Amino acid sequence: MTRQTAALDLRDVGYWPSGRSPADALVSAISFSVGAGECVALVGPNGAGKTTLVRMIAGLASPGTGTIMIDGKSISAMSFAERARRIAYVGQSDEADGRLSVADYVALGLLPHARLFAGGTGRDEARRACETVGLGDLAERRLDQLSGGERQRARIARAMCQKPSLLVLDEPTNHLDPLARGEQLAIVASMGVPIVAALHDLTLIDAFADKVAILADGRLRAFGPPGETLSTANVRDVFGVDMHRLKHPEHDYHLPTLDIRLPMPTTHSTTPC
Ligand SMILES: Nc1ncnc2c1ncn2[C@@H]1O[C@H](COP(=O)(O)OP(=O)(O)OP(=O)(O)O)[C@@H](O)[C@H]1O
Repeated sequence: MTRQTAALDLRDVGYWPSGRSPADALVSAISFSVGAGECVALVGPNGAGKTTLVRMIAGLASPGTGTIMIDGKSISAMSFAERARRIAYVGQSDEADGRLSVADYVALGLLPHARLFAGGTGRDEARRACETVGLGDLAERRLDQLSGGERQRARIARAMCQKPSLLVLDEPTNHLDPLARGEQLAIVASMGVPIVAALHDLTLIDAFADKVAILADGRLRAFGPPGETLSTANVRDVFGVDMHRLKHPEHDYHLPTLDIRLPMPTTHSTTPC
């Protein structure tokens, strides 16, 4: 029986900063596969190694051990241009020139396909992507005149223009209001390409992800469908909070809910000693 080639395949991936040793690895022994069109949410507490891992998957850092393959080809064997055509990365920030118009910034996604200056088609594509993410009215505004959430939408639109075969997202819901979080995740999921997204909001994952990779202390703790991996026991163990799936009061489905209680503030006595 022939084994189908995964859209994305990580085998024994590890990373440590340059000048350090494998004993200082930030992530170690990570192996999982992503099928065509699958969305994978990468979750874990602060410092678990999510950004380190997504940067390697995006080809922005090289693994110290192991291999990362896209459609059976190692990322390290791809030229810079091929990587740019195949992988779209939406990081937590970028260095784009704030004087660019939103439409011109979004059109940068076309650059790896050398269609940026091809005339009207590229600009039409960029404008359509702006409209899809809800920036149609702001397409001619300068990038540095956008709010944090609008800028995040522009990054997603640029990635759409890139027409990648793999989409890698690092905290794509940062800066977005509750409604926009769901909307933007639905937009990227509808692109039909495999997605790896580092996400903090565990309550969005049931609706968005086919699989979840839980990372803790640089190690893969669980990988599989959300209903199995985000169990009450796993979430409590890894995040130290309780997650419940509560029945919707009116509809016949369950909503993931986190039981987060704020510690009581310390009261300072105002009575003079
Ligand atoms: N260049 C570096 N040198 C040494 N340690 C680093 C370096 N970059 C990151 N780290 C450490 O590696 C660990 C993983 O960082 P990473 O940014 O991958 O975590 P994360 O899961 O994305 O965290 P967060 O949820 O806070 O964004 C952290 O403890 C961080 O301090």
